[in-house]
Amino acid sequence: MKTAASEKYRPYPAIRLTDRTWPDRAITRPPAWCSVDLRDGNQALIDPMDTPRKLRLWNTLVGMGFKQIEVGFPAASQTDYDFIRFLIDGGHIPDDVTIQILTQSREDLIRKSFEALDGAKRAIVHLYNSTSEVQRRVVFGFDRQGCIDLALAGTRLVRELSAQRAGGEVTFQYSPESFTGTEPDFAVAIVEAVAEAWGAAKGREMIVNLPATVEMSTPNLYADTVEWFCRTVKNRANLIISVHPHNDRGTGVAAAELAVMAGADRVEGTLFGNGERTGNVDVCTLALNLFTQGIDPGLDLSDIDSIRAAAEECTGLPVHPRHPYAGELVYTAFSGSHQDAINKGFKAREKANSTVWEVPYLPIDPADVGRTYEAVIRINSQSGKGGVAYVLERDYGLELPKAMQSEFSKVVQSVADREGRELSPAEIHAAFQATYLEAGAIQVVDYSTVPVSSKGTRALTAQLVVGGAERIIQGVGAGPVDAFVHALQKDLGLFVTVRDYHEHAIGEGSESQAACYVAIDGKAGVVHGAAIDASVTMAALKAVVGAINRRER
Ligand SMILES: CC(=O)SCCNC(=O)CCNC(=O)[C@H](O)C(C)(C)COP(=O)(O)OP(=O)(O)OC[C@H]1O[C@@H](n2cnc3c(N)ncnc32)[C@H](O)[C@@H]1OP(=O)(O)O
Ligand SMILES: CC(C)C(=O)C(=O)O
Repeated sequence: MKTAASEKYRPYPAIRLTDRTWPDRAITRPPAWCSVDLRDGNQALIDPMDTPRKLRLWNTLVGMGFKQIEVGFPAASQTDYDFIRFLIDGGHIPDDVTIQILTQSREDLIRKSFEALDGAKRAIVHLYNSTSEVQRRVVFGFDRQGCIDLALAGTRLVRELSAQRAGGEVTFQYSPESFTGTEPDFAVAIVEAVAEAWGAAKGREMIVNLPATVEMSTPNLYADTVEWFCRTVKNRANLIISVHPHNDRGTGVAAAELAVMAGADRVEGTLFGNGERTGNVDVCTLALNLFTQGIDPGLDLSDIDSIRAAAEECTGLPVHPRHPYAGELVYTAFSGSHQDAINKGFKAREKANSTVWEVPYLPIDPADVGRTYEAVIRINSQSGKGGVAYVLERDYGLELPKAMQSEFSKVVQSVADREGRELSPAEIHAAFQATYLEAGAIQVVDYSTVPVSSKGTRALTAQLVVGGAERIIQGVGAGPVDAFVHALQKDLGLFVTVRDYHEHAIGEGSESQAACYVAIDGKAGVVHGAAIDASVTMAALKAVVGAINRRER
């Protein structure tokens, strides 16, 4: 670095809370969620949303089950104002959903905000002013009392206008904005003054939002401050403590989780973390983190791809392919050992017939968020035999025996290395066909068998093409394969020792086919052959011949 960090930056002034209790608490139920996509998310976009885009996002949020949605800053922009009027006048707000609007503590803005809310059955009026030491000094040029006075002036006006409203309940929310840059004792003082001015009481609870407007510390320090605040503020029971983490240090999700452990009742955030600078906290990740701990998050994310599509189209911002739960690649393993473990995990789960999710490397069942298993294993040069076997079985019904998996995965690996890219299932299947199923110097055309003893001994006659010439060979053995091996030795002088044999059906009913895999002794180790045919015996004979052809090659 060209700059000496110690000269330019100061460590975050941590609050001294040695008897903190939050580390021992577990989250057992979801917080109240408030989406701020249409306000904080919107104000961070290159092109803020117009009404059709806002409506699409609104419908997505309502469909997911959000009960509180901050719909805009109506005094700031006509688009926000018009959208709020559109929602109210058009009857688009379900009875169980409360809209929230944001305003600064300025008389004209507060009055305009109330105008925007005219006719709404219920609303949260969210008032904020910056309380941080630096903003008081640099932006507003006032002392602590000046800051409190500004907050109180706004609170009193909100109280007055709420009382004048003809019907339509108002919940008041106050944010000491830039809370993370505010001395904790001052945050308590200003919130207590505001709560008193609002008349917060049992049945008239107000929301106190403690925003990490800029994330300035490790999440544990944010949690310490939230716990300290909850323990210190007067009449805590009359306050709904909300948090609004941003993600400047990349730990917004952790900060929100620890803050809930520390006493927060409510979380404000956005889908996939859109928002100012590095974004707001991602509510989808928070909700699915809860889900994977066995807790119903109270939000429906069972079709995460549609939610992602709506968010991407409305914001114009792509969701990263590695984004938790929602990214295109997050349910995909390319590396061999991961694929092997996933493959075994799926098989064990099927065998145990268990509902409990225990598949290695997959913290959530992709199906729970509407994703398929198709992309779980994809093949490139980092992949191993388990992954290749998984793809062949899943897409082509081929259950390669273990020894053959090792051999074939080397074939796939060399193709992937040569191509320097991912291989599709079709390309893997084509490599399988080219390796094992292509016609060689010997081909089986037909065969017949007859029993020669009551103990199962059979005589076999096979019609072959050998080096372009038709040949008939005959042999006797314990079964068709044994008889064929004897015939090959007797009539063609080919010595074949079958070391391994597997067969299985592909498909069901009259359309089904048989797949056979054999391993025979080669010059250096075993050589594998495989074949697929409508008849099991024919598949077995072809697999033996396939192995011989490969050995002779
Ligand atoms: C952390 C957050 O996300 S907070 C939300 C931020 N969102 C937005 O700002 C988006 C919408 N805002 C806007 O469109 C505009 O800022 C408006 C319409 C609200 C105000 O516009 P304008 O008055 O033209 O300009 P501007 O924002 O520069 O005003 C700054 C003035 O507001 C004052 N101010 C800023 N915040 C507040 C507040 N919460 N309460 C009272 N006054 C405030 C500033 O001190 C400054 O005062 P000054 O003019 O005496 O220096
Ligand atoms: C208005 C407040 C809550 C805000 O958006 C922030 O602090 O980031």
